[in-house]
Amino acid sequence: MAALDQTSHYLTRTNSGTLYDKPGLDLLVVETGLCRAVISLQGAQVLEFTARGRAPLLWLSPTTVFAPGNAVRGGVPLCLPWFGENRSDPGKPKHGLVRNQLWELAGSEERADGTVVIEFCFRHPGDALFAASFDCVLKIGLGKDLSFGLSLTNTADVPAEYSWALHSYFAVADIGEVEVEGLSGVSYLDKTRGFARDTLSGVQAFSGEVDRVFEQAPARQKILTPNPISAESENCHTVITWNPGADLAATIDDIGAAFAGFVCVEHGNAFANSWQLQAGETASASLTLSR
Ligand SMILES: O=P(O)(O)OC[C@H]1O[C@@H](O)[C@H](O)[C@@H](O)[C@@H]1O
Repeated sequence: MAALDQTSHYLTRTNSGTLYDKPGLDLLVVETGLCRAVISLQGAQVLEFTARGRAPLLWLSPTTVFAPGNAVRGGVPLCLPWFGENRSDPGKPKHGLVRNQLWELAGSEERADGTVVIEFCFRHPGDALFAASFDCVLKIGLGKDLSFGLSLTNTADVPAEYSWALHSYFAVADIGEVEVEGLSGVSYLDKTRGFARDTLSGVQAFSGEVDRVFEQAPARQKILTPNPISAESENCHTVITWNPGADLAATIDDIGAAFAGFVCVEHGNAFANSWQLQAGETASASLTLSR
């Protein structure tokens, strides 16, 4: 991976004021013969991805706020080092700490097939929010597909538990028509029923609020909507399916009536699949999304 070439023809530095008329966050735009993508340096969060000639892959809330420290609603936030509520202290922010903080842009390269890979790093020193120190590297591949390679090292001198997910918001025509294949027969925890355990039979549909954590999930899912979406992962054993439905969405400022335009199918390792990392141990996983 070469050091970042500030003048590379495929990468432009901009900000949310210029791009969305809402100042607050620094952004990168990548444009190649294969795709166009927008990435926020806060959270190393992909906000937009469109392969040439294809429909946009991701949903970005039209009412999201771009402010330092504020989670952007949409794209692919990375939730880490804990997923969802912090189980030992529910008073801590939901979904960990890396999505709300600035990442370091470590480098980029253009591969022979035209795919651009951007590498981001995040170093956590260990603090009151999360005691263990860790290093996180996220390589984002922007080609015909959108891919993520995550590598996490526990740099603390004691073992620590990490749970995480790439929390993808996919753009769909109508949530009421969406079906997710690839989870039939898999056991899940239903957050809408106090994490009651059940097993899905057939496809996952969304006729109202859905908030499910599938453990030991298979590596492939397909999201059926006009211009279907495929997800293929390696070493991501948890899949979370989420849409708030109309009633809950009406209480969430940056979703509201727009709830029907997205589905979250998230990939990572949480709950029973959380990573227990020894001092100095590194674990890795990857995810490829295409439409
Ligand atoms: O509003 P947040 O913190 O981004 O979380 C959105 C949703 O994220 C999902 O992953 C959770 O399963 C839901 O329970 C949660 O509501």
